Amino acid sequence: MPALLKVEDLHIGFGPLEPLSGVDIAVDRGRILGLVGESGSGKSMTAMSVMGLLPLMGGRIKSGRILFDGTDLTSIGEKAYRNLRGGRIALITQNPMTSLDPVVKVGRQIDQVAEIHLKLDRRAAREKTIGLMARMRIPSPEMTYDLFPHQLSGGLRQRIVIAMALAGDPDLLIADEPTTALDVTVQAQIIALLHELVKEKGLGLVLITHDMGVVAQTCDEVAVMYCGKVVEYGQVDAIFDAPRHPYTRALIGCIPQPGMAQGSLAGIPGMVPPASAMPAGCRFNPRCPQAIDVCRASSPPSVVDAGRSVACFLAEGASA
Ligand SMILES: Nc1ncnc2c1ncn2[C@@H]1O[C@H](COP(=O)(O)OP(=O)(O)OP(=O)(O)O)[C@@H](O)[C@H]1O
Repeated sequence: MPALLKVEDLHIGFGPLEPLSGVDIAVDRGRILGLVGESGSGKSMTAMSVMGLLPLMGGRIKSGRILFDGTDLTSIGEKAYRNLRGGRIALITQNPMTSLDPVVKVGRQIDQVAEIHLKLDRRAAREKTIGLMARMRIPSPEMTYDLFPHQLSGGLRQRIVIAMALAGDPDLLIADEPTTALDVTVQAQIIALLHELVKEKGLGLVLITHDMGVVAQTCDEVAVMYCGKVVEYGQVDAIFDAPRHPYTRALIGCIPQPGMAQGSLAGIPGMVPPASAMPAGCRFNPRCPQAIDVCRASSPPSVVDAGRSVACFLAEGASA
């Protein structure tokens, strides 16, 4: 069976800019891939690419492949994409209000996904919706079905959005910072629920997050992104036990603490540069405490070894 999702050497363009320059990730059924990195590292662009939404934003795929269950999505066209989106591939975004229609009852919004993608009639769709709402541990599903989004708390709205994502019986879920807007207790509940759903239904999940703590607790594999590239990839346990890239080490070293500014890396000064000002050589070199001459001169290749990969001249096993 082919991998559920395999992105190979993906390069995308926005005019002359290249916000993704060589992204390789894979996720399988029943597995959770964490996509992690600071703001601007290319996590959302990777999600938009897989969802086929780049053209809407003014971007395009320059090269590489996005294999979904063996089919290369970079060449399927918008019509085929419309069937996949919300059906076999579903996206959960950070702010539930962008996914919900404020003037339609939440239950109907879930129904509509099942009606469109599974061709269920209204009655069967309602039954599925109530079941999904109960599965999402939404209290009194029959009553909540008739409410409008503004009548629900943020946490309940996000559960409705996840139920909507599940209503088309997806194989792959992409969750882009699904809990950032919620308070910490609710965040933990939603992440635990996503984890349960993946393991129970055998879905693949790409979980985009800033938070290495969430990755450690929830994910099976992790792809660490910096400046539009995956700098380290592999199984979570192996990477947390022995991170090979200095950027991964920095991220693990600053698992967010209460009160810390979002997006800042304790101990590593500076910010992710914009796509218009990429440094020469390794893109992390201006912030890397260990950079040597070769890091400023050339871009490190990704070295694959026993199921993990790292792009750093200084990593064990890598050569200049
Ligand atoms: N609409 C756009 N047009 C052109 N470039 C963009 C656009 N949106 C983002 N970018 C650029 O693409 C790069 C990657 O951004 P992206 O939003 O994917 O990062 P991210 O890791 O998801 O960050 P965040 O955690 O803030 O969502 C950045 O250099 C950003 O400036």
